[in-house]
Amino acid sequence: MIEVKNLYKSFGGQEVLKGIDYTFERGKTNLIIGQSGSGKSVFLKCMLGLFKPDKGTIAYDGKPYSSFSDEEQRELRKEIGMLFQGGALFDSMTVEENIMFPLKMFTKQRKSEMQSRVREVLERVNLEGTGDKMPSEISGGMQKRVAIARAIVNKPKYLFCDEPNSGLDPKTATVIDNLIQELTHENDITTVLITHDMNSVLEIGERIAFLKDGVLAWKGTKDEIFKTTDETVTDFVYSSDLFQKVRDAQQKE
Ligand SMILES: Nc1ncnc2c1ncn2[C@@H]1O[C@H](COP(=O)(O)OP(=O)(O)OP(=O)(O)O)[C@@H](O)[C@H]1O
Repeated sequence: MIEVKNLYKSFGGQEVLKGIDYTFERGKTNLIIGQSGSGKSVFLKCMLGLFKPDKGTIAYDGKPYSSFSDEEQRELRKEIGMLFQGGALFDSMTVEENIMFPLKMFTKQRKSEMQSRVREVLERVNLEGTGDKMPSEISGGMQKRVAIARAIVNKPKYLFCDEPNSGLDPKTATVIDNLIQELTHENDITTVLITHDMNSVLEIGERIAFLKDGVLAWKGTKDEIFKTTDETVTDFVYSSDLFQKVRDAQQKE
């Protein structure tokens, strides 16, 4: 669980986050949605410790980040898995080396132990036998699954995903969404996922935070988002054809 209280962040006089209060729940896929420039990435970077908030607290399973010692900050970094936009695999490394990277960085495991863990996660993302391949030799969807395997190889408590579906066809995007959700449930991870993809909201929006101009304008679940009459939310979500179609179909039922 990640609890955010009264979070503020500005850049040179431009207030980007304006007093956000929100709790990201453990064992759930927590989505952040909102227009371009609403502050989603800045919010994520504050939780990753890449930006220091101007005001407010972020607590990881009950412990505020501001009270962490240097050692505790290092420990927290080990507990975070990150799935970057575009996958961001190292092109010059094999699939196995890519996935092993966090293990080498954060653990003192023997090579055989690391290889066995890599095989385990490769199997979990249905990519057994691809360890020796280079990223350029596999499809975009497979690269995403390698990136997911790398993000979970260290058994993270917290998983941050920045638009994990960008650049994927709808079917592959759904496979990736479902995989992230399954891993979240199986391992009781607090997953925070930024998305522009309304299909993802429908598929895995167990908890949704809607940001507007740096303010938390609405929160709820994928079922609630169809029922809300809050115009700030409806203006945003019904600009998506997919949402309109689903709502029209529901109204006909
Ligand atoms: N390092 C930075 N320095 C100055 N301003 C920044 C910095 N990072 C973000 N901003 C500003 O903060 C605002 C919010 O940006 P942010 O990237 O969080 O939006 P976003 O909701 O993630 O948008 P998108 O959906 O397009 O990725 C923007 O006006 C942006 O210019």
